[in-house]
Amino acid sequence: MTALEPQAEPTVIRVGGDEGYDVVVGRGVIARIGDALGPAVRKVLLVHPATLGARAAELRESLTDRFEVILAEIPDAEAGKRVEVAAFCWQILGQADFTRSDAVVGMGGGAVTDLAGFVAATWLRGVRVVQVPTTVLGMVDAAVGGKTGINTNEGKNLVGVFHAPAEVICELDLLDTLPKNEILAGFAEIVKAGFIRYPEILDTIEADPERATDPATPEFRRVVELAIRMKADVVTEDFKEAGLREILNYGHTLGHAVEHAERYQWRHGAAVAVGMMFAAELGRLSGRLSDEVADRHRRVLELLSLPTSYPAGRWNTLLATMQRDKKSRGGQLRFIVLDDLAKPTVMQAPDQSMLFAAYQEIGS
Ligand SMILES: NC(=O)c1ccc[n+]([C@@H]2O[C@H](COP(=O)([O-])OP(=O)(O)OC[C@H]3O[C@@H](n4cnc5c(N)ncnc54)[C@H](O)[C@@H]3O)[C@@H](O)[C@H]2O)c1
Ligand SMILES: O=C(O)C(=O)C[C@@H](O)[C@H](O)[C@H](O)COP(=O)(O)O
Ligand SMILES: [Zn+2]
Repeated sequence: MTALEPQAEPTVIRVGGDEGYDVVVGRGVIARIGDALGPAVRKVLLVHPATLGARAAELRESLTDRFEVILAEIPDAEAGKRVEVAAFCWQILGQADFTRSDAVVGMGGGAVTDLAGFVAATWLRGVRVVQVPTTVLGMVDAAVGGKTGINTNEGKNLVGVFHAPAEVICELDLLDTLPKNEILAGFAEIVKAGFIRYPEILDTIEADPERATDPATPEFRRVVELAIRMKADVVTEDFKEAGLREILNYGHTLGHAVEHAERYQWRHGAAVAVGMMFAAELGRLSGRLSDEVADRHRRVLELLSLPTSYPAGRWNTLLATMQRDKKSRGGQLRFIVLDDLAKPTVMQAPDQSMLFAAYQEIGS
């Protein structure tokens, strides 16, 4: 079978390391969830947003012969990534006497899997979590790497824990109800994977963006799986972000500051798209990155209708928020930039004037 023939079989991508686990991609793979939870689990907290209420109820129904399943509906999107929401889940777990051999399931987009993972990581200092991402972004990135977290008033993901899931189940049928703008937002992280590791992703999007972003096509499945593979390989090597894993933050230093400035009304993927434009300009201005690769960022992101600029007057606000980025060391900013396609590297403490100049290049 060639890579771009329709694929009926599930794909299993292994994340290695001390607590290795599988990421399973396909249609019908949700049926694996009972086995993924495992024989020791009796009680399951199924965390989901209102948009997936019917799907969560169906899933509970399918599991009731083996488990006692409690549904926890949480606020949608970033409103769910708050300590009050984690406390709401902890309360349910406490009142239902969840023990260390019980489990949490996160069913939703990246916001839900981040929160559910965080609840699982903190309940009794860590219980099993199975992630069921229901957005493209969740499947290719958020649910994959065991990074969990919540936001605080000061910034994005400032509180969190590394906690490996027992399994990640990417049920492609769940994407049937996902709006096109959410599919495109998820593609920002797929484009990230294209620039930092697999340029084939960029070629596929440029060749036919409609087919690449249509969950029914083999092209879609191919780019999704490449992005998952990239993340799985990086996480296998550096689960706790001692070094290599920082490359997954390409576009995120400015991107997270944009999300914060926009009070989380921008999609994460949209903010990361602007952040990658900024990182590309930093690469170009510092003489590392060719015009060709820098310009390719705009071309690919525009094909996906993702934003490539941000209001020029917001620099001071963004700079202040970026100081709290997790890659900062001793008050010095660090950015992931490219030396070339698939050659990410860290730029240490760039000159303020270069940062400002790069921002002017993407200013609207
Ligand atoms: N932990 C990580 O490594 C990691 C990686 C990337 C992103 N993230 C986080 O993920 C979050 C973004 O995730 P996201 O883009 O999935 O956003 P999201 O979780 O906010 O979901 C986007 C929207 O899609 C809706 N939705 C989800 N699944 C649906 C479906 N199947 N059908 C219809 N509607 C559906 C949700 O209700 C929501 O309104 C951010 O908080 C970001 O910080 C984390
Ligand atoms: O998995 C990682 O590592 C990433 O950086 C992936 C990012 O896409 C993701 O948005 C992550 O949540 C950002 O992490 P943070 O440590 O900068 O909060
Ligand atoms: Zn991200």
